[in-house]
Amino acid sequence: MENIHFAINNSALLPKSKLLNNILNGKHSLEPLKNKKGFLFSYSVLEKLMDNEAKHHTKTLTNKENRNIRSLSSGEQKKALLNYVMLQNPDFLILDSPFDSLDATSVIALKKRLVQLSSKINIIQIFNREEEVLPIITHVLEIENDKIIKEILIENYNFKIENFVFNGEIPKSSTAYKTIESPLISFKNVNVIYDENQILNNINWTIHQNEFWQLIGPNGSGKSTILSMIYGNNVKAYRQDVYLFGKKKGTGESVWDIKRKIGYFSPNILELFHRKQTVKQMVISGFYDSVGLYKVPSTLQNATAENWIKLLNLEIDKDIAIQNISIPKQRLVLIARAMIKNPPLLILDEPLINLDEKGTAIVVALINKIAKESNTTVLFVSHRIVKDIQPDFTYELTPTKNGSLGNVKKD
Ligand SMILES: Nc1ncnc2c1ncn2[C@@H]1O[C@H](COP(=O)(O)OP(=O)(O)OP(=O)(O)O)[C@@H](O)[C@H]1O
Repeated sequence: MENIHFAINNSALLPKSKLLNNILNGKHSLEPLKNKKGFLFSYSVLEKLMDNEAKHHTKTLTNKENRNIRSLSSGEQKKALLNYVMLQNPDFLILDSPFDSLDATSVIALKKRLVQLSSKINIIQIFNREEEVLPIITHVLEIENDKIIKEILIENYNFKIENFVFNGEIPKSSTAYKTIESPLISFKNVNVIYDENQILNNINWTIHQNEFWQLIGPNGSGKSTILSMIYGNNVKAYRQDVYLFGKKKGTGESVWDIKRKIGYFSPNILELFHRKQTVKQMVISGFYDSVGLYKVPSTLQNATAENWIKLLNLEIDKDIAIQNISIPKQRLVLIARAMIKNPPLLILDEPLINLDEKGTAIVVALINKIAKESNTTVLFVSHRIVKDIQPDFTYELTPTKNGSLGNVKKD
């Protein structure tokens, strides 16, 4: 039979969808997949295998290499997962957002490999953006209430984007910092070497108050390493010329003092956190730098949270558990949480991963609005170029065999 391959728009799946499991367990109406063995290729499967490797000191994914799977770049990890999955001899694969967190070169390599495999097996691809859809896809599955209701020929499927309107201006916080030491961040001739591999080569970068920066670079170029030197406790930052809020890192201010001045967003924040919290509690928790609310907020804090909720048109969702709202809405809530105290610096670490076109457009619009209407310095980090983001400057990392070089571009 001519191979039939399906795609599902991620935004059509419920937050706790069982559909993919049902398909894997044969509970579906898809004729070409009847009585066939499927396998899931997803970030959660990768996480589980990596956890098992760490717990049992095994090498399921990387038996030919000595390096720990966690220290590989996202592209290398996905390649290792695909090899592992294909060893199970599946008849079909469900690819859950396979290109998320991959840079352009890794996307091309993975796409090519998947297209090759599609001549032997059927594919179901969960996609976020039209540009990701594999050229071999023949049908888009329409989903309602976690069930497949229709198979639409790809040429008849409508990929449309709607506009989103914010309801007001970025709310001001009563706790906003009055004096902010300048420059906010300064790296002078910073070098990072891991296991004899040079990762960063002579990084020089200064960020001043009120600037909007984009940090961009392919997988493995050192973006997370730079962030961990600013926000985290990366020991590589000590004994080097890294200055945060006017002070040399490691000379006085604790990591907590530094974190208090930074609003931090990463899509993984929710994964670290299991208790149910409502949208509103999550927004307010940003005042306490906690993920979730454990204190009674003041009237003023409550009012500021209400202003954010109104701005984001989330009034009807405010008492719902954050796990039960859509992924784009979760991103808006977590960005509001990071921004609620109007911190001097807002770090947005890959806020667009796993979003469809509409979700990307909304989150990009919020980021541009924060940069324009607040005094907060925004540092937006991404492995891919995002066309509508409007930074003042871009810091680009370009890998070389002697570590990544940094280059400032005025946008
Ligand atoms: N603790 C570590 N030990 C050894 N190597 C490491 C360690 N942490 C990072 N690396 C290596 O440093 C390089 C840069 O990694 P980093 O995670 O900073 O890149 P990135 O640009 O954030 O990548 P991605 O877009 O894939 O998240 C990679 O080659 C990675 O394998």
